[in-house]
Order: sequence, then C-alpha cells, then structure tokens
Amino acid sequence: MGIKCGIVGLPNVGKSTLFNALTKAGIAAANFPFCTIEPNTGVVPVPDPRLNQLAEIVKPQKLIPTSFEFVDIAGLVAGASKGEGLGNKFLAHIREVDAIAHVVRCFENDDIVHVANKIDPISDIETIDTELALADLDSVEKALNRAEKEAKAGNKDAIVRKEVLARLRAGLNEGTCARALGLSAEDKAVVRDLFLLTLKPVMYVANVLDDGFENNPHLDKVRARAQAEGAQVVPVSAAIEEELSQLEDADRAEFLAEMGLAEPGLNRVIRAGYALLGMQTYFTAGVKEVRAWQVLKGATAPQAAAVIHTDFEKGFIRAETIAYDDFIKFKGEAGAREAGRLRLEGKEYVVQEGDVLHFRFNV
Ligand SMILES: Nc1ncnc2c1ncn2[C@@H]1O[C@H](COP(=O)(O)OP(=O)(O)OP(=O)(O)O)[C@@H](O)[C@H]1O
Ligand SMILES: [Mg+2]
Repeated sequence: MGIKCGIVGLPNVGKSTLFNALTKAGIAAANFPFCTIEPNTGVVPVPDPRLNQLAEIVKPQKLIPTSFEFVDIAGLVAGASKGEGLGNKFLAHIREVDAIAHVVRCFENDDIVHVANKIDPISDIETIDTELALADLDSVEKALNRAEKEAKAGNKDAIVRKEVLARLRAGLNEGTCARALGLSAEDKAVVRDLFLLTLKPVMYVANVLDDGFENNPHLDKVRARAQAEGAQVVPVSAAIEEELSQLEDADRAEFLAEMGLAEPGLNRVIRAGYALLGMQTYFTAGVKEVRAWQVLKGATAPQAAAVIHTDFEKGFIRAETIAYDDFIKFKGEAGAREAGRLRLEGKEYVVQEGDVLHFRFNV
C-alpha cells in the first residue's frame, strides 16, 4: 500500500542508527519478504503476538504480518525552509510521508557532536517545528493569494478555502503547527492538496543511553511536551537496538533477558508508528496462511475486503466475522461457530481491531 512513516530530526541524533536497526530487524524476522525500495526506504513487518496465537490453533503453513515503510530522511538544520542544508529537498521528502517519527536526542555524550552544542530536546523540537511551520506558511500564503482572487471573482469554494487558509496563516505565523490548530475534518479536506508538513501526525522517539530510560530529565521534558500536544513518546536506545538487530536469534533472546526486557524496543517504535498512521489490523486464518491485514480505522467490511482484492469488494456478499478473543477462547472457527460467536456481517459493518474475517463474494 506504500504508507510511509518518515524518520525526521536534527543531524546526528540517531536517525540512521534507528533506521538500520529497523530494517535489519526486518531481514531477521522469519519468512518476511523484506525489500529495500530505495537505500533509505525499508519495509518493516509489524510484530504482532496475536499472529502466533492464531497459528497455534490453525497450524498454517505460513504466517504473514502487516508491514509499512520507514524512510530515513536526512537531518534538518535551522534555515532549511530558506534552503539551508538540504533545504527544499529535505522538505520534499517529508511531504511524501504519511506520518512523522521525530527522533530527539535525549543523551549526553561529548564524543557525539550536537549541531547546537548543547543537549536540549525541547529546543531541538522547536527548531524542527519552526522550519516545518515556515515551509507550510509559504505554501499557505501562496494558496491564500490564489483563493482571495478566486473568491473576489465569485467562486464559492474559494470563499470557504480562503477562510480556512487565513486561520492557518494566523496560526503558522505564531509558530503553531497546523495539527495543533483544531482543524475539522472538512477544513483538512480543503487543504489536503497542500500536503502541509505540520499537519501530519507526529510521535517522538526519544533516543537515550542504555541507562537513560529512568531518571532522565531530557526524557521527562520530551514526555511533558508530548503530553501537552497529545502525542506519543517512545523511549529507545538506537545504538542498543542496532547492536541487537545484528545478533542471531538465540543471542538476542539472551541479551534481552539480561536486560530484563520481553522484546526489542524497536517493536514499540513500529507499533506506535502503525497506530500513528491510523491503521488497524484484521486477520484471515486459513491453513495455507494466517495473515494480518491493515486497514484504516473506521473501514467497513467491503473496504477491508478490498485490501485483499478489489474483486472481494466488488462482489462482496458478507463477512463471516469472529472477534479475535472469541477465536482464541473457542479454539478456532468451528468452536466459535458452535458457541454462536460467528457473526454474518454485511456491507455496513465497521471492522473492529483484531477481527478474524472470512469474506463471501461473488464476481
Ligand atoms: N542511543 C545512542 N547511544 C549512543 N550513541 C548513539 C545513540 N544513538 C545514536 N548514537 C550515535 O550517534 C551518531 C549519529 O547517529 P546517526 O548517524 O544515526 O545520526 P543521524 O540522525 O542519522 O544523522 P544525520 O542527520 O547526519 O544523517 C552515531 O555515531 C551513532 O552511533
Ligand atoms: Mg542519517
């Protein structure tokens, strides 16, 4: 489907280290068809323990997770919106992604240069936000000029657009990100064609040292800031994750056990990215394969069917539906059916997280 999460941040904060760990972990993940699309784009499978639970019941030949793309974007510097550093090229790369993982350095280490020569994650976040907001302001001002002319000429759509754009300009002028301006879904639709950078959903990846998960004032500040914005923070040590990703499975398990962890921190980054993209998962559970599929939250059964094949949507009759918990509790389809937990859902059904679906269709 090509949904993408861009890894964004100041130079040298650990973006590529995180990206390498994410993509190597992808190679290591059993039977996942890893592919690198461009040197800086990698498809990463979404770790989901529910797949293994389903497999224990169904005993399929294959297990296929969902996946999405991470893009390693070059570091941004102050002035990028005016062409500094990689400038517009950098911004164009961000424009193409659907969500942003903003990597923030939350560790001290004099050997690793910080572009501002001090560790101050809030100031780092503001530097990035300012550049993105300035780039958006530029787009909004151009669009506003156009809308004003069209509105004068009596174009009704332009009158609506003008009002939304004026609100955006006022906010961006004060350095507020577009996503924090409380735009309605209709407002967003009006400015969709501008691909505003600060309208994209954001999560923070706080890059820490191995002992930096607790009592870390830098991390605390990022958490407070994110909470005020309603954003998520995933603390992770990119350096450790990269090391972990290079180990054999058995060694990795030992390493994690020694650190008292159940799974690599990367898994949290991947899951948070997946949720940030607005995705949810449903399953198909056949003996050939048990597979996770991704669909936007709020999708109806035919829309979910289209993810597998457009014919499934066109000829949709119904979806035999078992909630994930029921499938596990009654040990599979037959048990769930007997217990009366298999539902026949029609075209209007809104797919729920974890649903195990079997589509009936006719083409
Ligand atoms: N958690 C960490 N602990 C210690 N060192 C780290 C950590 N994360 C990253 N580093 C180190 O920081 C340096 C910069 O990392 P990296 O190259 O990933 O940054 P970057 O954000 O991709 O930079 P650029 O914007 O220049 O591409 C590397 O030497 C890396 O090993
Ligand atoms: Mg890099």
